[in-house]
Amino acid sequence: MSNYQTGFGNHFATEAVKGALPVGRNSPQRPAYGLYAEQFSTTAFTAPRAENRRSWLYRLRPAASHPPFEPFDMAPRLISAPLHGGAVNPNRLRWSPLAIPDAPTDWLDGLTSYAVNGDVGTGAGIGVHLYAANCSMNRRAAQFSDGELLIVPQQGALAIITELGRMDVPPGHIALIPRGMRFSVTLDGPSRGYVCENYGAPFRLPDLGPIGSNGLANPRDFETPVAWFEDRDGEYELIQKFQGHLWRTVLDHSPFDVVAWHGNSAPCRFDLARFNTIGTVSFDHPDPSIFTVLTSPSDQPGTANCDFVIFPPRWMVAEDTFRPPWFHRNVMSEFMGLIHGIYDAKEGGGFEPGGASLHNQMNGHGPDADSAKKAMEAKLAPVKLDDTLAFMFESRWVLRPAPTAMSAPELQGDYDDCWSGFPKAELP
Ligand SMILES: O=C(O)Cc1cc(O)ccc1O
Ligand SMILES: [Fe+2]
Repeated sequence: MSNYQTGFGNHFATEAVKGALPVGRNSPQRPAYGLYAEQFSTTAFTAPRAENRRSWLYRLRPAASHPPFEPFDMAPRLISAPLHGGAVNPNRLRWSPLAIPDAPTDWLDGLTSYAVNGDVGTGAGIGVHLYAANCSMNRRAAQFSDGELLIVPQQGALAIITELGRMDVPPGHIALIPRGMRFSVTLDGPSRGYVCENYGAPFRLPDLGPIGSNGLANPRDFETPVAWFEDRDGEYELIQKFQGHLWRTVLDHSPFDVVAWHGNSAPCRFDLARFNTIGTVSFDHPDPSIFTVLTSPSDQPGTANCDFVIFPPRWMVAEDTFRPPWFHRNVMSEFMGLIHGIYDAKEGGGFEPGGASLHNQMNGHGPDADSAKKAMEAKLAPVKLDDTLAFMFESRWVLRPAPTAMSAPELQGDYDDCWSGFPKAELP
């Protein structure tokens, strides 16, 4: 059981040992107990105050204390943008869920890239990875220097140890790990889920505009761990993802040795059941932007590097309306996953919990033929959509499918068929 402080992006202060956190200053000449003060910055020092993120860590040894990193070959399953070579496939793509592996596979080993966009070198775009794993990371930590991680478990509760504390993240919750923070993932059984590696600006809560001062994901429902540390010597493997490649070093102590910290660059978790879902009470299906949990803006206002959008259980009450997602072609590219249940645009099957789909820029998609028929014939009473939780990583740049995803046995060769057999409109 872990303990949390609440609020999104708050300036937290926490100490696991009384007196470890300096008061009124960041870097005293001699911090208490001989701890080392270290600043952890995930925005530029000079970023505007409202966007500025940094924390101060007080630890047993500085993070700098490690031997050189050596190249570590886990490729080609985990890749980064830019992807060189080959044409980008404009087709609608869908994958069946990954099987849980038979061989011992931890969370890091179990990652497989599905699609990437942008460029790790310029800090724009995202990498979308799925994981399927069956054992805990054992004296092994990861550090993703290329981006912040948004982790979406689908099966199996994750216990994530980070430098700033521990979080329990069961399916239905999400976790955010700041760029470059060291962490390790413990499983409680076979586990599967999705990861958005955000190369761009850190995720933040979207503006609410005319919705007002409450609604969607409310800040106080984000939970950040209190300080937790282990004083453990002995070998500890550290794998770093840096500019698209993996690197390995071995520490002679646990990296989770931060005794106290304060600041606003910190991991957090959020229970998606706490999302205050807003929808129409009159007619028409609103744009799914009303379901945005978190957004990573790009330099073009209103045009996200990545929006994280969910489709949670909700009442459908619209009158004289085609209620499921409409047919559409979108300038933004859409990667979707399903945490549980049935998605109302894919009642014909094929989009399963743990599966994934990719609908790239300007390519037509929407309800499959079965969903469309059902929706057009339905008698429109208020209906509760229960047992459903889909999500979307939506990005302004085309998502290039990873070569491994294009050759994976999970790729469904017949996806286009779900949009075939529509009866033609008959003009008078
Ligand atoms: O394609 C999808 O299923 C996601 C989606 C849902 C919706 O309600 C409206 C637009 C949209 O892209
Ligand atoms: Fe869509």
